[in-house]
Amino acid sequence: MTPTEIDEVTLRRVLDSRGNATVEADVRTTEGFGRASAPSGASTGEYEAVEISAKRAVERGEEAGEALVGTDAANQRAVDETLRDEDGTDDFSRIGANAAVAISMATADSAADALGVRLHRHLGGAFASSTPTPLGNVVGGGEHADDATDIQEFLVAPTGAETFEEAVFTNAAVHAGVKDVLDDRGVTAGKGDEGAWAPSIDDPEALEVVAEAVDRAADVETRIGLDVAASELWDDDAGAYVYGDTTRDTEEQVDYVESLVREGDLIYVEDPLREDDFEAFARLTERLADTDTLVCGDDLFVTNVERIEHGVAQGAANSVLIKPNQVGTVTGAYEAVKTARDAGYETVMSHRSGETEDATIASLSVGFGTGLIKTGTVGGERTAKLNEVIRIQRDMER
Ligand SMILES: C=C(OP(=O)(O)O)C(=O)O
Ligand SMILES: [Mg+2]
Repeated sequence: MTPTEIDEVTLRRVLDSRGNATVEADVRTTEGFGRASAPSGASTGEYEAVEISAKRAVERGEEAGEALVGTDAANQRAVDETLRDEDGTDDFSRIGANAAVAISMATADSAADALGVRLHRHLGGAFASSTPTPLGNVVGGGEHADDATDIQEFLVAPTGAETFEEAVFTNAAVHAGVKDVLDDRGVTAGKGDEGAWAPSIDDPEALEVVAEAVDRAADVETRIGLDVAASELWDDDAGAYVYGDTTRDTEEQVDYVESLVREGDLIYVEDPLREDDFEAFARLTERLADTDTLVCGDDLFVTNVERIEHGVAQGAANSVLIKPNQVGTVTGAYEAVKTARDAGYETVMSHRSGETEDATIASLSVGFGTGLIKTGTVGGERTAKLNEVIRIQRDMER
């Protein structure tokens, strides 16, 4: 009997940060215990693996978990293949990507526990040694807040920080700085789903506010980024991106995003175009080839190897967002990172707008060596991940 042999897989419904039900999995091995829960998106990509109701995911996930009893939790590929076989579809629509990702991540956690190593070491090995740059959203709207900006996320990345810890505290200071700038302008704001301020202002003013907050509050070089989440702005009938009263056709959208990047010296722009438009993605990427801007695909790639390969072949984007629940397994997330990296694309590990206190993506980011992690700035379900990377960083320094 090995210490990592799986004895039992149990699932339950728990709350996520929006107050919705999500799935938590426990995996018990001969000598280990692991737990993980599934996040949930609001601006989900059309080609993501499918989330089903938490109640059904618990039932079907537990049935699938029975097939894992007796297998080796340290053999992540075999575990994830069994989950795929038990599901029997190509998008996890039977057992649910929510059940699959919770079981897959809890299995990795249980193996690490049984082996007596930290999760990032179990996944990344002895040479996993770098921590990511945190991309934190400080203003947001779109699908994450009503009556706020059209662009979904205004992010900051402390590119001049020497440590992850310094970067995280810089992002938090800028988040507080945004509130000060809004107060000075007499603008009130609540918070959106991910803890970013959600003022009722337009996108150009939001960029101005964030730039002013960076000037005031950041002690190290801090650059601005955006998640346009453009599929949510696209209107099929209009054949254009709709921003309130303004519409932009695809060429105008490429011009607009290019101007935002150049005027704001942006370090990052995610989903600047809709999820099917690889060609326009490639045009924008080419137009920005003289900058250091990361053009990132989220809904475009959905953490899917075939879609990443298709994008790489066309020169669409130069970085890939990695959301484990978009693909449903730890192995799938790893393969997406590997495919991106082999093509010279940067990788960004990411939370979802609906989250729990689960911090697994912190360990996946360090273990897989993603250059960035996008997981918010404040709020317990966001700081759970940030604080875990701080702990990992401090352990590495010992
Ligand atoms: C985190 C995001 O939002 P959601 O989880 O709603 O897809 C995103 O679009 O990058
Ligand atoms: Mg996105």
